[in-house]
Amino acid sequence: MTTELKELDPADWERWYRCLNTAFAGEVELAEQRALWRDLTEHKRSLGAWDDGQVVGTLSAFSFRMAVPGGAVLPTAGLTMVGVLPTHRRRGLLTAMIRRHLEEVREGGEPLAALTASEAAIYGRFGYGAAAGRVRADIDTRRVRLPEPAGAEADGLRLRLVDSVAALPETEKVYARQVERRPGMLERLPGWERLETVAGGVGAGSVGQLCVVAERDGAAVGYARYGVSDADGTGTVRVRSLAADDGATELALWRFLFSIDLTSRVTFFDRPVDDAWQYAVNDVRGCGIQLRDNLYLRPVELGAALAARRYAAPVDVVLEVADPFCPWNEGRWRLSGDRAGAVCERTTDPAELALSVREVGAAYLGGTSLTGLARAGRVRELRAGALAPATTAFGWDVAPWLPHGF
Ligand SMILES: CC(=O)SCCNC(=O)CCNC(=O)[C@H](O)C(C)(C)COP(=O)(O)OP(=O)(O)OC[C@H]1O[C@@H](n2cnc3c(N)ncnc32)[C@H](O)[C@@H]1OP(=O)(O)O
Repeated sequence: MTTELKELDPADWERWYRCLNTAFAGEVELAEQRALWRDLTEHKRSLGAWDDGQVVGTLSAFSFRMAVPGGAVLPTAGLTMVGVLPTHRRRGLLTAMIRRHLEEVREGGEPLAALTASEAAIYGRFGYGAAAGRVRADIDTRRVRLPEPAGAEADGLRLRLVDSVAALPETEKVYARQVERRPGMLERLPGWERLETVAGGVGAGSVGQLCVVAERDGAAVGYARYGVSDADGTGTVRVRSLAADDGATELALWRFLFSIDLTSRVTFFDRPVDDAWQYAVNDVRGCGIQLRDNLYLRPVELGAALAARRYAAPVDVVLEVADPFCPWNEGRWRLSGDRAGAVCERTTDPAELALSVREVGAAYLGGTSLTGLARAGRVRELRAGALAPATTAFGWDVAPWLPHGF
């Protein structure tokens, strides 16, 4: 192949991005969205595959920091903007670009790599495991009700409609407080708060964003951003984001969204699988819930990644890990840890569980069961009795969730 991989020159961004759009079958996006992605592109982390003066392949990465179980926030390479022109597919271009990407991630000292996939079948071969799902819902609010708050839990809570952009300094503080509480959440990089307000942006569904802020004692303790379409009595409330410091505030915001005049539906497509509203509604079957894979995770420095999270129960287990794509991770690791800390080191002791790095990635944030993976033939228990305690330890109190696509 004569194709050459090169770092993206900012002057080439338009043609580079056009190649990406063409690979995605020419999907149309709003000018405001395009400008956002242009501004957020990290050129030094972007690759173009060039053939005879034409960009034929693209790949980029964002320098995220992701919360892991126990509250640590780890440098995480967010793989993004991957595309290969239809004329150049299935010749190994993606494989070559990802190989280079993961080597650079390792050199840069990021223990984790993450992505959201256009198709679920693409990235397992490169060691990315499905680590967190997302809930979509289409709720018939004429049928589905949220109960009124019991007792004094919502006392002192005031909801205020505010200008969505002007509210960002306040709402971003609320967002920041949520990050370490939920594995998979991303610290906000400069400029990424625009996702909250950009027209038709990631996680959108409607333009004309409205913002409601929940306050207690004059301070913001929660917010929701949403839009309303076809408000003719059967209109739809499209929720873009919702965050709250506590359950009472969270339910008060959902109650508000469920009861907007001239609407009869609430929709969203990206909420945590353990979101509280599902357990509070009177009729969960009227909520049109769909579960989908979302965040894919890959340990790039396996030992550092496993040592950085906390474990729900004490664990002491020897893992035999296969990682043909990043062979520096291959081999036997002893993982010992609990809720206070963890150590993960190479060992020559007999292995107790055998799995590939993809299964470690899937289980890493606590959202995928090692026992479930074992029943699917993807984890092998080499010492009887090793699997159950490891499964419990890898779990976590809060389901992992990626707050937005990228
Ligand atoms: C993180 C993100 O950005 S997700 C976005 C991914 N991009 C898209 O979906 C845009 C449309 N698709 C494309 O641009 C291309 O088809 C890509 C990027 C998905 C694949 O690029 P290619 O250069 O063809 O991949 P490459 O030739 O390296 O294939 C590697 C392997 O993956 C397999 N593969 C590639 N694409 C797919 C797919 N869509 N579904 C299943 N398997 C696939 C290939 O068959 C090959 O398998 P093999 O190793 O067993 O032979």
